[in-house]
Amino acid sequence: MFDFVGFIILSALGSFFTALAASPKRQWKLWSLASKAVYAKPQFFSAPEAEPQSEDAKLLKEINNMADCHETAALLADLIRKDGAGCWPPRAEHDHTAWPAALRPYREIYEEVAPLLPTEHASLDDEVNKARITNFRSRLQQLLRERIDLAQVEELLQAADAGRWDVFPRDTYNAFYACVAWCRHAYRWATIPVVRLAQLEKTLPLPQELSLPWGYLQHHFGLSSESGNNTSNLVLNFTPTGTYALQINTGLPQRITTSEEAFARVFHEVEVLGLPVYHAVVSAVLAHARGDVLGCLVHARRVADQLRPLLSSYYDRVHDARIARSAWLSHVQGFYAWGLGLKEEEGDGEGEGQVAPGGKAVVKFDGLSGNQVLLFQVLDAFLGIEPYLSEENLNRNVPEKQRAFCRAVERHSFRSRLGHDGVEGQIRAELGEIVKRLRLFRTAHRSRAKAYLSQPAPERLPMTAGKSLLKEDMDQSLEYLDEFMVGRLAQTV
Ligand code: HEM
Repeated sequence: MFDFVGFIILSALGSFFTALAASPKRQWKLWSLASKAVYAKPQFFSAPEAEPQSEDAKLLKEINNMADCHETAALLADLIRKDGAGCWPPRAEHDHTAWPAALRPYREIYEEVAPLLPTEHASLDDEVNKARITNFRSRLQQLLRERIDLAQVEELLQAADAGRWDVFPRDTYNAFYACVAWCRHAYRWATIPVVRLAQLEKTLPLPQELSLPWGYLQHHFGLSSESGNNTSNLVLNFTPTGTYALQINTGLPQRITTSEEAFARVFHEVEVLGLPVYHAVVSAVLAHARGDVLGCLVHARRVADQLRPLLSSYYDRVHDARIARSAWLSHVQGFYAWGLGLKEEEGDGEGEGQVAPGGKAVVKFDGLSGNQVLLFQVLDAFLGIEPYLSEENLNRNVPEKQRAFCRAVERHSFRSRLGHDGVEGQIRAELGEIVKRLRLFRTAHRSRAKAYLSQPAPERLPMTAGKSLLKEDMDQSLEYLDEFMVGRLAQTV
């Protein structure tokens, strides 16, 4: 009896292992990525093929599969696995009850100070604004001093640096980055709408509880700016289920709060819809490298096709009905600016560094801009169009792994090497279609941006978040900004 049962069991096990050994290598990889990237815990005994899989999960697996085959795929997989915490857009765990105890007060402090930051109508009186700024900063500083145990926070950040993602999971790390970035911008402006008095500040010492973690976080993401960036303040400002996490205009009328959220959502959604584009870009590059022109054509067409819904996310949201012009400049844009210097040792400050009294150079950092959005940098690189941002600005504001991915796509851009006939001619035409869609976006963006920036904001000086203080009057400032946009349009060929 035992022999017979044993025989049955052994035969079943034998056929199981034979089937496993005979299965293509790809299946193994899919399995391992599913456990790494998609599920919280490895599920070695459930066959992923038997479970319903989202489109994104499939794309993530395929990107991981391609990682061994091409450096663009390897760098994209690395970006997703590490900075994305296994997902794209990057996953941020904003439920602070799941954070390590030492970090939770940051989120609680956000909740406490957020309602004190905005006001519906800004005062034009410097004295009134000075009092608001001082009160807000004092309150935030006091809460940080009272509730944060900086030594414990540093221990956690050091653990993450040492790769201890078990004690400080990457999705928590991402949400913490967003939370500290929010607190820093709140401290920097101290009242929303942003007012002239704060704009004129040249340097501002930040509380230690905000500067110490920032050093670690920025080092981790490979960035040098004192300001937040598109990733820290916008893309990471959503929960895994897509809820907007950290608000600027808590308690103000709906016209303002919905405009703020709709604006942030464009940046998040661009990355949601960006994943299939990155997948198609990497697939096209890989197919080209293998001499598979037909495959390359299919993937280039996918990039072009996917741009339509993606850019619609911008066209459908960036207009007055969704993002009220009357709210955006005063209540949304200012928060994302920075425009402050950091004192550095003499000689360290390159470029615009001015020598401050005491022989120190001051380097001015700008804040966020759409020009930091990964998608547009990838598309430009794929098409062989030179980067929009200078190396210095890239290093300050675009995370290192995003930069590395873009540089690899740029290195492998094949557009200039394509022939004009046959399948290569067809690929060329598809890339031409991408150029056409990008030109359309840049043309629309130019006029929409102007409409938003031309709104009255008497409480402040002309400024964009990405370029800080501008010329004295708005007309001259708009002309100056238009030059960047016209210049980029001319390069988009
Ligand atoms: C009302 C909202 C917006 C305004 C007023 C605005 C304004 C500007 C301005 C003035 C520039 C040129 C100066 C600079 O580089 O910073 C710029 C560049 C740029 N913006 Fe925006 N922006 C807005 C929203 C967006 C959104 C939602 C996106 C994309 C999701 C975006 C993507 C870009 C890109 C990619 C650039 C770099 C130039 C280019 O590639 O064409 N912007 N924006």
